[in-house]
Amino acid sequence: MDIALHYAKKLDNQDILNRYRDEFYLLPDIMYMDGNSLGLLSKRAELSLLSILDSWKKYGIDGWTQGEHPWYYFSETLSEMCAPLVGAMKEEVMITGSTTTNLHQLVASFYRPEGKRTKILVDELNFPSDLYAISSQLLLHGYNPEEHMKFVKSRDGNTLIEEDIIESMTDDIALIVLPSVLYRSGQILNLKALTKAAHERNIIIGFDLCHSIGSIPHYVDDWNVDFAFWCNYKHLNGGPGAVGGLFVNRKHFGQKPGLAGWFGSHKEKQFDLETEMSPAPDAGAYQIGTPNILSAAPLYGSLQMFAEVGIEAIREKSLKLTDYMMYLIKEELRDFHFKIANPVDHEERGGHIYLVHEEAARICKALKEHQVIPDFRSPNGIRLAPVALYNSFEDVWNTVQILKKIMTEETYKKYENKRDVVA
Ligand SMILES: Cc1ncc(COP(=O)(O)O)c(C=O)c1O
Ligand SMILES: Nc1c(O)cccc1C(=O)C[C@H](N)C(=O)O
Repeated sequence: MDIALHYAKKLDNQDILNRYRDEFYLLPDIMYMDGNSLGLLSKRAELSLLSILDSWKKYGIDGWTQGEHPWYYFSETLSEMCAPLVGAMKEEVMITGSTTTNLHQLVASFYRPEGKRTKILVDELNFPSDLYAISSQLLLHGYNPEEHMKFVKSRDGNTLIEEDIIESMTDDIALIVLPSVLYRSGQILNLKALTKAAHERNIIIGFDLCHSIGSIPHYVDDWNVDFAFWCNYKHLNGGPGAVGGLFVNRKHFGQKPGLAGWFGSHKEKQFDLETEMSPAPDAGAYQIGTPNILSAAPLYGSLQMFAEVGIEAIREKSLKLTDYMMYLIKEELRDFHFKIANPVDHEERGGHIYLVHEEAARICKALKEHQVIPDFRSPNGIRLAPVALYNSFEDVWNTVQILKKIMTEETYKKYENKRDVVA
């Protein structure tokens, strides 16, 4: 590798995904490094949203069965497109709800405390919404979360050790919920090994795929994962608040979902409107109410690109981008006390870089003023996500140069070292 700009340009020339940049509305003159929080709008996503609006305009209520994407089958259409990204059959995937509501649904369905097995195993680094949801589910069961939510602790504050997780799978655990990729450090957990260990101990296990979906391949069927859930607005570019997704392993089909609603019905029975529900035979049963069609619409266009490119090619470029970024950070920022706190090994590194620095909050503010969009994660982290479909190696080069300038000129000292409202 080389620190010169011409090397970044050479990498861009060799990049087979470079042409996808034109598919997106890139922010002019901005290095957008936040696609792991909210992915950018693509032209195809915009078109699919417009097409759905057009059906509403032309058909009114009949848009459920007419138009380019009849709404009544739209969730199933998207689920089929998403299934290869999780490594599951189309029947096992459902595009529905949100990350947090899907987690509620799955805990309501798979948490079956019995005898001494009453606890839910989580980790202290997971995104707090998951912990809040699980805690409230324990309360609904009449359990005190302080006693019944067991935390795997991090030794370094950024990552988890597989043996520590497995050691915590004791015989009082009824359910395990862990992330696939940690939202701060970007560490990938070994889903296959953790699922095997959980099953050897007769524990049901599910994963939050928010930070891995659309960024790294998954093989949840081969790994025999029980369930998973995710959002579609980060790497999958579905738009703010896009409808989320869930996976239920087919071995659990037939079991009653914890939270029922009429959209979980068998599609041919739903409009019989009977008092007794006839659930869908597959993951469709985990839907609750009317799908948010307008918040699902952009996903159609976006997922077309993932089908075209393939998740393996995306992962390959993503690793090249983060390898290059780490190289430049080491070369160019060595005097400025940044700690690269994401794992370095490819097997353990997700789609973003995580820099720890005492002044992280105000460095992020300075970056934003200087055409780089990172995000700050409390207490002292800077996340930088160069995304395979729309970021270039030149974006990475520019980002590191701007960071170097901010540090050299100490521009960041103009700001208060405190987070803004969102990041
Ligand atoms: C890992 C993880 N889990 C859960 C959530 C919450 O998702 P939502 O607000 O879509 O329910 C997020 C992000 O907001 C996340 O990153
Ligand atoms: N869901 C978000 C939102 O509604 C506003 C701003 C950011 C988000 C995020 O997704 C944050 C993200 N889960 C994270 O990993 O930090």
